[in-house]
Amino acid sequence: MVKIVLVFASMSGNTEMMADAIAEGVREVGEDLEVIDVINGLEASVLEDYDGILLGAYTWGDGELPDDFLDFYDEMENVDLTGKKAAVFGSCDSAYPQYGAAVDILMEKLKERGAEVHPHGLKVELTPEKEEEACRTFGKNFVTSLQTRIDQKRED
Ligand SMILES: Cc1cc2nc3c(=O)[nH]c(=O)nc-3n(C[C@H](O)[C@H](O)[C@H](O)COP(=O)(O)O)c2cc1C
Repeated sequence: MVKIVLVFASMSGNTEMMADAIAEGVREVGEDLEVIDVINGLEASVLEDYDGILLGAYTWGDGELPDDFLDFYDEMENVDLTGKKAAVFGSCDSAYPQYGAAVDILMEKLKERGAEVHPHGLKVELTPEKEEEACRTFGKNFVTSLQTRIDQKRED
């Protein structure tokens, strides 16, 4: 059993719907995960307790992270994520020039802290209603790549 955490921010519910569908995908392939709304004020150091990290955020302002994510993001500076696998997702709006920039910002930070980050963040235009299957698949594929990585480490 691998330990997976999903931390998200959502103002109007779109990223939360993505989080729910991704969590469903993770559970469909037999892994459990903890789903935490960043608004509950958890500290970024908790990320060190998990093998797999999923972060979700909508984009705010002019291509910025949501305010709710800022403290967590700043705390990530002091967290060592070497050996962790991570992926990022978020609801976005193509009416804005910086499409889904929060996803890119979080991917960069995870890489900087040593995590192996899935090269493609999952960006969904506004509501994920029609893309719930893509979200579930994202969750399932994340588990598969995480299990492969852990099996490889065991063999080394
Ligand atoms: C003031 C404001 C600024 C926004 N800026 C961006 C942006 O720069 N890039 C983007 O892709 N979406 C931007 N959005 C769109 C939101 O990310 C989008 O509405 C998203 O679906 C909200 O997700 P949520 O339902 O999880 O809160 C902005 C929305 C608002 C209200």
